[in-house]
Order: sequence, then structure tokens, then C-alpha cells
Amino acid sequence: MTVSHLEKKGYRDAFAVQSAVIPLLLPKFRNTVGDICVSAATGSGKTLAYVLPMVESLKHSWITKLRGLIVVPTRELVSQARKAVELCTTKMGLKVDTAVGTRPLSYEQDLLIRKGRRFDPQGYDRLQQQAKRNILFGGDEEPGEDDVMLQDAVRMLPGHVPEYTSKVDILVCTPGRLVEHLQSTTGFNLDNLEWLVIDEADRLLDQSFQQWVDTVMSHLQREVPYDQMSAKDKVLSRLWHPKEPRCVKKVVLSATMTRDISKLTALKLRRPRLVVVEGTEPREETATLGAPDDGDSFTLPSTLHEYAVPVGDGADKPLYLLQLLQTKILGGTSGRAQEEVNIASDAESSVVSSSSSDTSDSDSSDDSSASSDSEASSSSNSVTSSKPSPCPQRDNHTRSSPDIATQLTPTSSRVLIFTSTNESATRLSHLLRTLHPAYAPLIGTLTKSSSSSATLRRFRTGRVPLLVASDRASRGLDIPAITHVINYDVPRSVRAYVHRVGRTARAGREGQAWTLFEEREGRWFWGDVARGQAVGRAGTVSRVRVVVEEAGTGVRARYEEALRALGEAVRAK
Ligand SMILES: Nc1ncnc2c1ncn2[C@@H]1O[C@H](COP(=O)(O)OP(=O)(O)OP(=O)(O)O)[C@@H](O)[C@H]1O
Repeated sequence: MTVSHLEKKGYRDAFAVQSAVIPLLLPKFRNTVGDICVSAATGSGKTLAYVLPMVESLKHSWITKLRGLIVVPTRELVSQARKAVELCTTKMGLKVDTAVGTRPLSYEQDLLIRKGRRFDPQGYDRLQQQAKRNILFGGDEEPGEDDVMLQDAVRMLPGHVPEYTSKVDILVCTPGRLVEHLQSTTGFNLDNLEWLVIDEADRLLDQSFQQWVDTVMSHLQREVPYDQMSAKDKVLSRLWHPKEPRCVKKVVLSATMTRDISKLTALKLRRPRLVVVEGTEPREETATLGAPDDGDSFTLPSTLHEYAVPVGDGADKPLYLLQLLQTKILGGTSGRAQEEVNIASDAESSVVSSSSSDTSDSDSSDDSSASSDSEASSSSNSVTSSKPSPCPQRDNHTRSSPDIATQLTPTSSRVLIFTSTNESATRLSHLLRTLHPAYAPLIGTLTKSSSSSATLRRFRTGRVPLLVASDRASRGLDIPAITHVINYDVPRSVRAYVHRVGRTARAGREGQAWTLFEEREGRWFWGDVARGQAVGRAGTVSRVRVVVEEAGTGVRARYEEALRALGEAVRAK
């Protein structure tokens, strides 16, 4: 049923990571294979690799209990993972829901827990006594979990006690909200959990997120009270028979999965096995988890094409971005020439980047100077490309940029631009709109405060083909239409680079990643990211020279005006 449904939806063949992981997670290997850690490239299909076997093993459950828990770092990923689960549970009767910090807790409590009652005269007497004591001696603090139960108990029919049951079989959640429910939702527990999936695990095991793991682990080890035991466990406990040990299958995944066992110890994995899937062929390499200094390594999608653009000291970075967008990425514009722009060919850049003796990675080439313009344009005519361009591009040679007022013609490009912070994402969007008013309706901004689902929907559907975002959008976001990722600000780490550029070139599609780097960032970028041992890639990173010419540009005047206005706005705050 699931397979034929998936085929109808276009999922015809299993991807490599799915071929490697699904068999290990199927119910028949449940007791022979321990917990699984998965490392596979971005966009390689890790989500279905755990959702399918989880659904397969839970589909015969006829009483709804919380059996499957999927933890991801952001609310966007919660809704994405939920869609994947719903795709696989169609017409199965399994109940799926989500828990994210943006909804009121009480609203979610109603969605997750059903309040009922059970006939239990002894329990009734006990709870009534307790309620009386609380009324007599209790304080006026916020009601805790037990207080809620007592409040419910006093409203019960004589001889009855409140009973709380799960309304969901599979819950997809963020760690913070999960902890809130564990601490304050009466009846919410992990007593029946069979699957714990931690996606984007290296992020979720970061120190900043760490405390949620301890809370979850302590709930997994909790002794289930007698009146909440399953019928089978009640019988076993009456016979003084040891209960069967609880066995929660843990699946831990990331495109940048750590091999450092010390970071995983908090998860108390059982006979952990690391599955590393590289490339697109179903080749499973089972590695062992290692010591802290073993060094992590990551693989980029083979369909990703990477470029790096030097931007001098960074003072004119928005102008470089604009030229890059106009001439290399969005294309399709037309109109009266107003500003002269020189773009060196990819060919030149390929030669530069592939030369092992190139020491100018952190160079201080002044790309805004007139001399470098002419140098760039002359070299662009003399070198042939050594790397085919994966996406249709415009003429690379010296050309005119479009009239600033020209409307952008329809484009199939979908461009995700990363900045280092939410604030700089907002600032950059503002600058781009001022610099090129015709782009204004095409630019979206994804910040913590913006309505992310509406913004992402507009980006997904192409109504807004340019999205400026902070690293919040770098993890797991699956928008197949993204053709380009631009690192406007260099990422903070190699790991962050891998996740950012992984928003394109997903599921075997072609994609381009462009990184703008300042002089002071060049050494790190080329040393660690572009040529570092930690990153496995099919090709090389090509260096591309984008030259912003100063003379005769209305853009520069607008740029300076926009900077002034921004400065004033910041001062006024
Ligand atoms: N067997 C398949 N056939 C076709 N498409 C697939 C298949 N499996 C997954 N996909 C699609 O591939 C895309 C990427 O999958 P997914 O989001 O699971 O990647 P991922 O490995 O989790 O990436 P990331 O590490 O960035 O989170 C999704 O759009 C998904 O629908």
C-alpha cells in the first residue's frame, strides 16, 4: 500500500541512503541490529529512510499511543517531516501531530491528550483525600501536572479517576516544546515509545540544545506506575516476573553526522552502528564511531557546482551581489544600458581555482578599481572554460547591466541568499530593494520574527524567487526548486557551509552555490572549505571575478543613499 502510493507520488526507486538504512530498521531486524546513526549528503532522502520503516512497524497498532517521536531543530522542519510521515501513513489510521513552540501550549495539550475517566474506587478515594489536603494546605503557585490531575479528579463521577490517553501515534516536534510537554502536560509521557528519531542530530546535540536530551532520557528510564501499565505488564508484575526491558529504537541522522562518540553518549545508544552513505550509488559503508579527535568528514551532492567570488574588503558587497544576481543568476533581463559591468568568465575562475600553486586565495585584489576591470575583461576573452556551466547563464563577457527600472522577466531561478544574522538579512533585503527597485516585489526575508510559513510558501511557489535568510534556513529545508544558494556572508564553519549549500542540488537535481568572500576570509575559505580534507566533492570550487565598475553608475549613488538611510534608521532606534 505505502509503496504503490509512493510510486504514484513519483518516488519510484529508493535512493542510496534508503537502500542502505531501511532494511536495518525493518521489524525483523529489530532485535539483531542496534541503534543507527546515519551520515549522508544533504538532499539524499534521509527523511523517508526513517519514516518508512517506522510507519511499517507501527501500522498494525490498534490502540493509539505515543510510539514514534521525531525531533528536529526548527518549526519549518517539523512541518516538513510531518508531511513526509503523512505521505507514508495515508489511509492507515495512524495519527500524526506536531508540537512547536509557536502555538499555545494549552492548544497543543488538547491536540495531544484525551481526558477520560476510569472506574477505580480506591484510586478515587486516594485522589479525593489528596485534593482535600491540597485545598487545606496548598499554596497559590502555578498548577503543576499533579495539580491538574487533582482538579480533574474532583470533577469526576464517584468512584472514577481521570484517565489520560494519547491522541497521537507519531509526534514530530522541536526539542524545547517536547520538554515543555514532558514537564507540564498531564498524561504526556514516553512510556510507550518505540521509536526515537533525532534528525539534524549534530545540531540538536549542540551545547545550546543539550539539556533536552537529559530530560528525554530520564523519561525513557521512568518506571511506569502500576495503574498506567499495559495489561501484559500488569500480569507480569503480579507474577513477580521481570518485565521485558524497554527497547526504544533510536535513529540519529545528519548530513554532517559526527563520528565523535563522546557527543552521542548522552543518547545512551544501544550497540550503535554508523551508516555512511556517499554518492548516489547504493553503497553502504558501515563505520565505527570514534574518539573525539577522529575528525569528521562530509560529502557534498555530486550535482552541486560551487563558485567563489572575491569581494575585496567587503565595503561594496551589496553591489557585488547585485551584479552577480543580474548577470550570472537571474538573467533574462532586458533594457537600456545604463551601467557598464565587467564579469570575468567562469573559465578564468576555473583556472585560478584549480591551480594548486595559487596563493592568492586570500588576495586583496581590488575588484572595484578600473585597472582590475580591464584586466578581468581581457582575461575573460582569452581563456576557455574548463568546467561546463550547469545552469543556463548569460554571456560572460563585458556587457551592459539592465536599466534599473526594467522589470525582471519571468525566471525559473529560485535563489536562497544567506547572511550571518537575522538583522543583516533584513538590512540586505532593504538594500537590494533600494538598489534595484524592480527586484523589490521579488525579494522575501526569512527572519525569526517574520511569518516563516507564508514567506516560505511564496518562495516555494516562485512568487518570491529571492529569499534572504539567516542560518535558520540552512538546516534540512527541502525546496526542490532552489537553483542557487548564495553565501552573502561566509558561513561560520565548514559544517554550516555543507548545510547551506545543501539547500540546492537536492535529490539528484543540479544546483549552484556561490560564496562571496572578503580578503580576510579568503584563507579560511580556500583552506578549510574549498580545499579542506573534511569536504568530499565531485568537482572543484571555481573562482569567479565579478567586477563592479565605479564610473557612471546610478547604482552607486543609490547605494550610498541607502547606506545613509539605513545608518539613520539604526541611530533612530
Ligand atoms: N526515493 C525517492 N525518489 C524521489 N524523490 C525522493 C526519494 N526519496 C526522497 N526524495 C525527495 O528528495 C528530497 C530530499 O529528501 P530529504 O529532505 O529527506 O533529504 P535529507 O537527506 O533529509 O536532506 P537534509 O540533510 O538537507 O535534511 C525530498 O524532496 C524528497 O521528497
